[in-house]
Amino acid sequence: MRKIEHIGIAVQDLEESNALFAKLLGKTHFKTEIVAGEAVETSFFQVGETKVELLQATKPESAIAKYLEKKSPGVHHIAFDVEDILAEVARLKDEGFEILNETPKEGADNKLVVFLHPRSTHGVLVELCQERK
Ligand SMILES: CC[C@@H](C(=O)O)C(=O)SCCNC(=O)CCNC(=O)[C@H](O)C(C)(C)COP(=O)(O)OP(=O)(O)OC[C@H]1O[C@@H](n2cnc3c(N)ncnc32)[C@H](O)[C@@H]1OP(=O)(O)O
Ligand SMILES: [Co+2]
Repeated sequence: MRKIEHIGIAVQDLEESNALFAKLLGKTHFKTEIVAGEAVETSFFQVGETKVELLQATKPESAIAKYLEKKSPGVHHIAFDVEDILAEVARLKDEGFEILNETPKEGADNKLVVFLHPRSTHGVLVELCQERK
């Protein structure tokens, strides 16, 4: 794992959260994107080498909507940048981590992504991200 690619934050209202994080970070988001497969709309802020990813659900069955049914808005996952996502999945599986999707799926910002179940990572939802070639 090379660096923290982004920190994912679950929000109820993307527009309101964009304004709040713009004030907090002193800059505006550089893009928004709908990721239909995850039923989310995202926005990204660059912070040094890493990013803040705000996530609003677009459907009730979205993982973000389900999360916000039980918990308050806040940090939802940590995403690590990896060079070879399949090699990293094989390594982490061997180490006993629970992989949620062994086949990488389409993420935001031109990435392939894999998630690890938080019950195997001391309660932290972990995302692996590889730049799409
Ligand atoms: C924009 C695309 C992409 C990117 O490119 O960056 C994204 O970031 S998409 C982000 C949204 N997508 C996902 O989160 C996909 C992966 N998540 C899942 O598959 C599910 O959310 C889950 C983690 C398997 C949980 O789903 P489910 O089992 O249906 O929910 P429960 O409410 O029953 O929770 C079970 C258990 O897990 C705990 N939990 C749930 N979410 C989180 C979380 N984000 N962080 C920590 N813990 C989490 C939940 O509290 C339950 O725990 P117990 O009560 O102790 O059983
Ligand atoms: Co993410």
